[in-house]
Amino acid sequence: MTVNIPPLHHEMADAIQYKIDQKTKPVGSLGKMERIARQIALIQGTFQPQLCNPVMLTVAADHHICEEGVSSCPVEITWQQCMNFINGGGGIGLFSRIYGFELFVVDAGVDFDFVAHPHLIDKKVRKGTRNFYREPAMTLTECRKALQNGRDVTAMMAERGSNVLGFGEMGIGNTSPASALLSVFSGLSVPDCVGPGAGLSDEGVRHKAQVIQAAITRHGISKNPIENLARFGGLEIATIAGAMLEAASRRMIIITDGFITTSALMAAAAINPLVLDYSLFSHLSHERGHRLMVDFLNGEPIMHLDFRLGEGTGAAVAYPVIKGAVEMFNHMTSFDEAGVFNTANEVLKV
Ligand SMILES: O=C(O)c1ccc[n+]([C@@H]2O[C@H](COP(=O)([O-])O)[C@@H](O)[C@H]2O)c1
Ligand SMILES: Cc1cc2nc[nH]c2cc1C
Repeated sequence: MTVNIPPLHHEMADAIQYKIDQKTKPVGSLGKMERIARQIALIQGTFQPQLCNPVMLTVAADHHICEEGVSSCPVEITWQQCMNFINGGGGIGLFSRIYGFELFVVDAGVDFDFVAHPHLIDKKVRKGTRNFYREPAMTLTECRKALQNGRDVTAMMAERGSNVLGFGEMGIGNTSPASALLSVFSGLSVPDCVGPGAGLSDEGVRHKAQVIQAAITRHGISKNPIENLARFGGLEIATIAGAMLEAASRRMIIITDGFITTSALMAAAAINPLVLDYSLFSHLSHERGHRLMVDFLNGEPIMHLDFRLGEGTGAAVAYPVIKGAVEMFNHMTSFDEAGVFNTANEVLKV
C-alpha cells in the first residue's frame, strides 16, 4: 500500500514564524501554542488557517489475546461502551459534546452485532482480532482491509467538510497489541513497553509481558511494517493507521490520544513517516510506555493529565488549546495593529 503524503508548506516557514513573532508578546512566550499554530499554518499553507467540523473517530475492536489473561476487564465492556458512546455517554461522549466534536464510533472488529445507528460506522473486518499468542493477529488480507477501511472513513469525513480528526479507540485487551507494536517498531525490550493497561496487578503485568514476548519470538519481526501490524496489531489499530495516513494525504490535522492511538501512528509512520508532520500529540498517557512511544516519534504532548482512559478523551480535552493556537495566529494583535507601542515596541520585539 502506498499513500502519497504532500510535504508541509516549508517555503512559508519564515513568514509564518514572522507573523507569530509580530504578536504583542515576548518572542516565544506562548510556548507550545506557538508551535501548534506554526504546524497548522504549515499544514494548510495559509496565514489564515481554519479548523472545520472537527470529528472524533473512536474506533473499536475486540482482542482474542484476552484469552491469555492479559487484561483485567471483561471483554463485554467493548461493545457496551460503544453503545454508551453513541448514546452520548462515557468519557468521550461527554467530552466530544463539550469541546465541539462530532463523534463517530467505528466498528472495526467488535465481537457483537450492533443495530444500525447514524453515528456508528460499520467497518467490521471480523469479530475480534485473532489471538496473536497463537497465530498472527490478522491475515495480511484482513490487515490491508482494515487499513483501507480507515482510509475510506477519513475520505468520508473530508467529503463532509472536516479538516480535523481526533482519534480514539475502545477495545478491551488493546494495550497488548500496542505494547507489542512499540517493542517491534522501536526495538525496545518488551518489559519496558508493557504496563497495567486498564488495571492489571504487577504480577499481571509480568504475565502480559511474557505472553507478548512469546508471541514476538513465535512470529518474528518483519522488515515490512504492514506484516508487523498484521502479526501483532489490532483491527482498530490498523483502521486508525489507515485513517491517519489518508488524513495526512489530504492535509488534514490529526490529533492522537493515548497509548493505543499513538501505536497506530507508529505503524502509520513506519508506512510513511510524513504522517507525523500532520500529527498533534494531545497528551502524555499515564500508561507505561507512552513516553517511550512519543519520544520515538519525536512528539511533543500538549498536556500531562495522567489520563489513561483512551476513547479519544485526551484528544478532545486538548482541543481548546489547539483552537486557541489558531485564534492567536489569526486574531491576536500584532505590534503594528495595536498602535500603542513606540519604544516599548522595539524593546519587546528583540
Ligand atoms: O489511552 C491510553 O493510554 C490507555 C491506556 C490504558 C488503557 N486504555 C483503555 O483501556 C482498554 C485497554 O486496556 P487493557 O488493559 O484491556 O489492554 C482500552 O479500551 C483502552 O481504551 C487506554
Ligand atoms: C469502564 C471502562 C471504560 C473504558 N474506556 C476505555 N477502556 C475502558 C475500560 C473500562 C473498564
